[in-house]
Amino acid sequence: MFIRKPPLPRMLLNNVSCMRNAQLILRNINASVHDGGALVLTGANGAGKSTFLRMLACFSRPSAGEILWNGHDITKSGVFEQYKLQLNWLSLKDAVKEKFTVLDNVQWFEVLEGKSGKSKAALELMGLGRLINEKARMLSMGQRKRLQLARVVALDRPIWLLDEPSVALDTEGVKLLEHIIAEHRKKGGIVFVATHLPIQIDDAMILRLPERFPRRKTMVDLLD
Ligand SMILES: Nc1ncnc2c1ncn2[C@@H]1O[C@H](COP(=O)(O)OP(=O)(O)OP(=O)(O)O)[C@@H](O)[C@H]1O
Repeated sequence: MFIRKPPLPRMLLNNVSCMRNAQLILRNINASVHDGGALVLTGANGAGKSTFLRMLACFSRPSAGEILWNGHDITKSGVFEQYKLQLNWLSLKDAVKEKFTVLDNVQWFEVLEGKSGKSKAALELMGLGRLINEKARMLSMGQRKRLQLARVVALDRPIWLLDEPSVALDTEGVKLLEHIIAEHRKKGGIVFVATHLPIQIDDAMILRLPERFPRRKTMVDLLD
C-alpha cells in the first residue's frame, strides 16, 4: 500500500533554547506550524515572548536546537536571506516617521520592498482612510498601532510576527486585527502572536511560556 508522507510543517522549532546576556530565557521549545496556522504565545512579564519572536525574526540565534523553515535552518546563509523576505515584524517600537504623512509612512515600506499600490486600501481597511494626508505626529497611540497593522497588510508577506499587536487598540481595532489575521490565514499565511490581552484566533495553538522568576508569596496570597 502506498502511504503518503505528511507534508513538512512550514515552520518547525526543534528543541530550541535561547540565551540572552548569559541567561537562559527559553528552554527546549518544540512547535510546528503549517500554512494557515497560528501560534499564540502567552506568559508572565519576562517569560520570553518577545525573545521567542526575536529569534524567529533572526534578531537572536538559538543557543541550542534549530528553527527550520521549509526544512532548512533559518540561520544558515542562503536560507537566512530567503527566509527574512517572508517576514512581517510588528513590535512595540512602531518606526512611525512623525514628519511623514500617514500614507507616506506605509508607502515608504512598500517602496523599500519594491512594491506599490496597496497602502491606501490597507489604511482604509484599518479605519485610517480619513487621515491619510495628515502628518503622523497627529495620530493617537491606537491610530499608530492601526498604521503599523496597515503596513503589515500592505506588505503582505507570508509570516507575521506580532508582538502585543492589540495594545492600545479599541474594541473595533481588536476586531479588525482579528479580521486581518483570519484573512491572512485563509490565504495560507502564518501568524505568531505574543500577547497578554485576549484575542480571538480560531484553532490557534497556545504556548504558555513558564514564568522565569516566580514571584514571592504576598499577604494577599496567604489570605486566599
Ligand atoms: N536586550 C536584552 N538583553 C538581555 N536580556 C534581555 C534583553 N531584553 C530582555 N531580556 C531578558 O529576557 C527576558 C525575557 O524578556 P522578553 O522581553 O522576551 O519577555 P516577555 O515575555 O516578552 O515580557 P513582557 O510580557 O514584559 O513583554 C527578560 O526577563 C529579560 O531579563
